[in-house]
Amino acid sequence: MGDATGTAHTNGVNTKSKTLPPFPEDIKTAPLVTLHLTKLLANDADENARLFEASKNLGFFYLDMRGCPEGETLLKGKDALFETAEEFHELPLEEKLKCDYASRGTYAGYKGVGREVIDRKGTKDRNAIYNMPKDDILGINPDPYPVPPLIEAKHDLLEQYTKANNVVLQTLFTSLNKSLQLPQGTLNNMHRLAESSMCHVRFICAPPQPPADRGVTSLGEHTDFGSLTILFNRVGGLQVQLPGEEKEWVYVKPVEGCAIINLGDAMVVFSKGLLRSNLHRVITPPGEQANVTRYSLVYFCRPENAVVMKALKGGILDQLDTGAKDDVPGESSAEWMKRRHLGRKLEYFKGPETWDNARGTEGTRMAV
Ligand SMILES: O=C(O)CCC(=O)C(=O)O
Ligand SMILES: [Fe+2]
Repeated sequence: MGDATGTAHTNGVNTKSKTLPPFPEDIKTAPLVTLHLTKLLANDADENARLFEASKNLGFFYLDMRGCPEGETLLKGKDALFETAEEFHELPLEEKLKCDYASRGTYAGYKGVGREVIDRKGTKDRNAIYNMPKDDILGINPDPYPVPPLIEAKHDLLEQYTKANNVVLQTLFTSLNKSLQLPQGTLNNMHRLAESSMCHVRFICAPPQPPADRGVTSLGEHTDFGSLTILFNRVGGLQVQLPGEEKEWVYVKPVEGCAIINLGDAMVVFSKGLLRSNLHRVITPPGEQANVTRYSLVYFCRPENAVVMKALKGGILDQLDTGAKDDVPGESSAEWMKRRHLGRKLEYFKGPETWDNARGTEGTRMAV
């Protein structure tokens, strides 16, 4: 038992220091389709159509990164950053607390276990997070947040990883733009790498919970705040709520070579609810995986700060009548992200009203 070091688990994922126990075979998992980056890069018509369907139906899919240099670069960066994530989270708490910037009203930096709430009642989370803004990594922020030496030493890796994610993201935006029949470049031009935005890399670390707390939620149900999320998992724990009356929660199985990609609030707002941003959460990893510390690596893509969060015009969206007024000013992307990030931080949470005010598109399905 314990941390499962050595070769006992032949099906598990190998990490630098250990082999993680395998994801159990006998549990229900979410029916994510697998798309291929190689095909999307080649502008394959069937693959574009499959991406559009996946984005409307569940809003979650696997993207197989293998078989093309763009994807292989991302996978290499991912492996290296999992090691960095482990090294960072293994630092003494006082080192990590030096980069807790919550009191400055930012999502950037370290958040210790229990420093965010996961529901309206104010239940505390069970994971630690380190967020690195894209603008800081690329030197666009004139006043970047200080980082520990360990992270400073990985600057080039973080920069390459950010750029590798951007290649994938732009490919997805190009494909979705085509399917929505929007004027060429509409979505891409709202997500330019060199413009200020709240895109960021995140290292998540969820320690194993005491036996009495197995099954507990470590990251509460939410929709992602931005446009697209590129997530890598090595063990289970992530769950999505299946669309339908039963509101059933099922695990997402990590798949070798594939990222888990999901759409966030911005895509729902832009598309009048045609595209789906699905509820998800993280609970105790299944089976023996409950005994290990769970790390995950996320790249969150958000619209540029100045973009207004409202429905786009053009293409097939013009045929969708939601009855919504289109002269509503709409929050800027920067305001939307800040409101959603801060509303769950312990420093700002004052009760159920704070939670409600920090909501995004959860539960909305505007176009259908
Ligand atoms: O750790 C995971 O698998 C998912 C994390 C997540 O949903 C988030 O950080 O928004
Ligand atoms: Fe999420």
